[in-house]
Amino acid sequence: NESLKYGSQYEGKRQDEAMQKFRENRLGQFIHWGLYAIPGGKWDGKIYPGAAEWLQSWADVPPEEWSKLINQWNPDEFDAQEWAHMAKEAGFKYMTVTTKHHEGFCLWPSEYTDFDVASAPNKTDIMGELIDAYTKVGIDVYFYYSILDWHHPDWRYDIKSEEDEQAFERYKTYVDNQLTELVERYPEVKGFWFDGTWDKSVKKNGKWTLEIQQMLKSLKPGMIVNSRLRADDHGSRHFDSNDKLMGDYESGYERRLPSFREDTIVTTRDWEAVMTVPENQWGYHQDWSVSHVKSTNEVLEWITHSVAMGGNMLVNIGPKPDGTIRQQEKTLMKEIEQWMDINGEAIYAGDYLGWEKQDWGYYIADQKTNEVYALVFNVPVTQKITVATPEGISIEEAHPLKDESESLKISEKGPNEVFIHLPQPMFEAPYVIKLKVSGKD
Ligand SMILES: C[C@@H]1N[C@@H](C#Cc2ccccc2)[C@H](O)[C@@H]1O
Repeated sequence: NESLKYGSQYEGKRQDEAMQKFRENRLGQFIHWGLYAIPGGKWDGKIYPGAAEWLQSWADVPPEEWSKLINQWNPDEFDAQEWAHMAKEAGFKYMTVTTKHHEGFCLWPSEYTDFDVASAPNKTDIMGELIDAYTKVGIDVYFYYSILDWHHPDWRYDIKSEEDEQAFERYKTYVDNQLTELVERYPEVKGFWFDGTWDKSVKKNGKWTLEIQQMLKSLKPGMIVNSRLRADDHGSRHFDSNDKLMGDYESGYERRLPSFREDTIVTTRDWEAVMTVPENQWGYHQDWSVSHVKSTNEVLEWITHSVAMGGNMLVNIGPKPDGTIRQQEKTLMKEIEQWMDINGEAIYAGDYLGWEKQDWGYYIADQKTNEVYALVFNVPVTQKITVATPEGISIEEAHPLKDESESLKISEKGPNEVFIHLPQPMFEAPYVIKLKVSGKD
């Protein structure tokens, strides 16, 4: 290992209360909202199938033209309490919302730019309304902030001249000022989800990324910062040049999940996956027929897979320009609510169990109660699932969370292997079984 100045600052999982709460939350809501919701994936009469929040890039719109969208920012139907209520009912324990996406538009009145809500027809402080409404219903709030900024004149993709150097120094000051402003204006914020850090300009400024991390923690002890912010002395991202995780949790899983076969290393650290409901739409896109849209059961499997590997999951919504939530997302949240009302105890504070992965689904162990759950997604035609336990551990009872007074039949299959017989008729939603285990520490 070489000595690094701007690499990982500590090893292992943070054990303080703030991080433990992050770890127990497990299920969160991601919100992508900004000027990009106004065109909703369509520019000059053409629908672009790519991510709607990247339309400025796909349609190659000059910044000065894109910026005119500010004159149409008027979310007159926006109701933060309604969003917070829906999120609470759905069972989300935390929420991460875009303060500023790559377009550079700020959803709070910033002292450091006119490209913000204060300069739009509707001057509502979106960040203030949301953090108040979500905090009031007991949902922790995190801020997404894009370092990449297509609007700011001092942003640079790379530093190749003295002029670039000077401009990026001004940009770094702008970002430092905005981040300080966000924490001072909204002190209940629990952490930051940084994005847009893949360009050479950031990779050449590993020291700055560490300074941001340190500044946020000095402004608010316990602040949580994702690995995506970070670059080290040599421009290595997420993991430093000694392969040590930077930031407080790994945030590399965007629209993909670690594999149970190859990636169990993730179970040794805190991590979070983030996921779109369509194939690749974070911001509002007016035409979801451009790609596959995940069913509620697919979303529930993404959530379960993450928790079963000791991670968190953010499920994204992209509100409409008027401030309402599209029907597909409202239906999804309602169906997540219906499932979480019965099965949430297997998800909250859930963690990796480490038993042999089975094709029928996932095991989750509760970090606090040590309860063990089997979550069945792939219905076996044999109408029973195999549970193979480590030496010295056996399954005493199996009760469906749908009705814990019911006991499922258990029969011997072989040494340290039993069958658990599933009910008839089979089920349409993921079926969760609470296992009574003996011999477990
Ligand atoms: C959380 C997600 N990260 C952003 C991105 C991206 C991206 C950038 C380059 C190549 C592939 C994906 C998306 O716009 C969304 O905010």
